Amino acid sequence: MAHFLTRVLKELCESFLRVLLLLIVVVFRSCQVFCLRVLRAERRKDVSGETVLITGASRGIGRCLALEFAKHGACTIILWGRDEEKLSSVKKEVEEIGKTVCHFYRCDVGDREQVYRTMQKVQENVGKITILVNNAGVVHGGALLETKDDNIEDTLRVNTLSHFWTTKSVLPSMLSNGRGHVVGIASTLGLFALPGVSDYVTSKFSVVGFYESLAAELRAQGRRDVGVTCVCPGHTTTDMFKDLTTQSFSLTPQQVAEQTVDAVKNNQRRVILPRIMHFTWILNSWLPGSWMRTVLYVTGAMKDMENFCAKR
Ligand SMILES: NC(=O)C1=CN([C@@H]2O[C@H](COP(=O)(O)OP(=O)(O)OC[C@H]3O[C@@H](n4cnc5c(N)ncnc54)[C@H](OP(=O)(O)O)[C@@H]3O)[C@@H](O)[C@H]2O)C=CC1
Ligand SMILES: CC1=C(/C=C/C(C)=C/C=C/C(C)=C/C=O)C(C)(C)CCC1
Repeated sequence: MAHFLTRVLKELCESFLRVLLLLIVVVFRSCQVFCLRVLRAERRKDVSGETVLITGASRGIGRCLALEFAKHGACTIILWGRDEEKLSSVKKEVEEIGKTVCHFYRCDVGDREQVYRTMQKVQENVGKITILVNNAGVVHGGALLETKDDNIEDTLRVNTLSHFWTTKSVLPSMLSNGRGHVVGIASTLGLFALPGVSDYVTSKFSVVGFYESLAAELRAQGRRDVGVTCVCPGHTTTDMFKDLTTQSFSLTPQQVAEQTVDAVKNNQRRVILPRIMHFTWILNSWLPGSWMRTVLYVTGAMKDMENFCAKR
């Protein structure tokens, strides 16, 4: 009994100290972000002369990203996807906005050779890419033991490996021109897990790791001329998670697109949306696992994902 009480007391003290430290970090970080915003206001990147390639641009967040870059005056936009009819209609929408020239290419980003071939074609026909947005993604869903091996491989190929192939194709020209930006659309499920989508969660944790590594490599080489942004949105109202019952704190694809373009202009390293999700990340990485589990049960998030998987 005494042993148990000592353990509980120790855990409580530890949690209290962590929360205290956390508050200090939050205050310090807020001041830092405020100062950086003020300083960066002068140095916001102008995207008007840029050639932007967006994967998964036939619908959802990718489509909104294309329209948002066009609104900000991007000079050329290249759309990638597999559904040519939808890509062609997004191309029309983009060109209606103004002066942006838009092209689309059919490419399955889960196929490495196709990515390399299509990227070569794009660079020969259109020119060098200055902003790459890795957005394409899939979700299959299901408990680990019920998930088909093929689906697991597909998720990792489309959601994670594709970022390697596209980035390896455009980085050399970005480095030699001394100008470029690589953006990855990850997810809050790259910061904490919900049950029933282990392949998706794994792919998104890996994507977050990929952008951390890319930024670290570029920093180590002293290359501040090539920016890196990793965006972690929470549930967004597109086709992908339409069976998820939760609508609390859901984002629209338009909001994700606006925040992403803003982050590119500010050269922001990581974006977590909506802002409340910063707390889930802090909870998950700083406090004992039971805290996060409690939040998930209390908010009903755990049940939402179970319902989503049951419908698939
Ligand atoms: N919806 C959400 O709640 C959230 C989504 N995200 C992430 O945002 C990104 C966009 O998702 P969202 O817009 O919601 O999803 P949608 O399902 O609406 O769109 C997915 C896009 O990816 C493309 N795509 C899928 N597989 C491939 C493939 N093999 N090759 C090429 N393109 C492919 C699709 O194009 P086509 O069918 O033409 O091939 C489509 O344009 C994804 O990475 C997703 O993981 C992140 C957080 C939350
Ligand atoms: C954890 C958590 C929540 C739910 C989060 C959910 C349900 C996220 C879903 C993300 C998805 C589907 C990402 C796709 O890539 C709430 C209720 C906002 C409250 C705060 C804690």
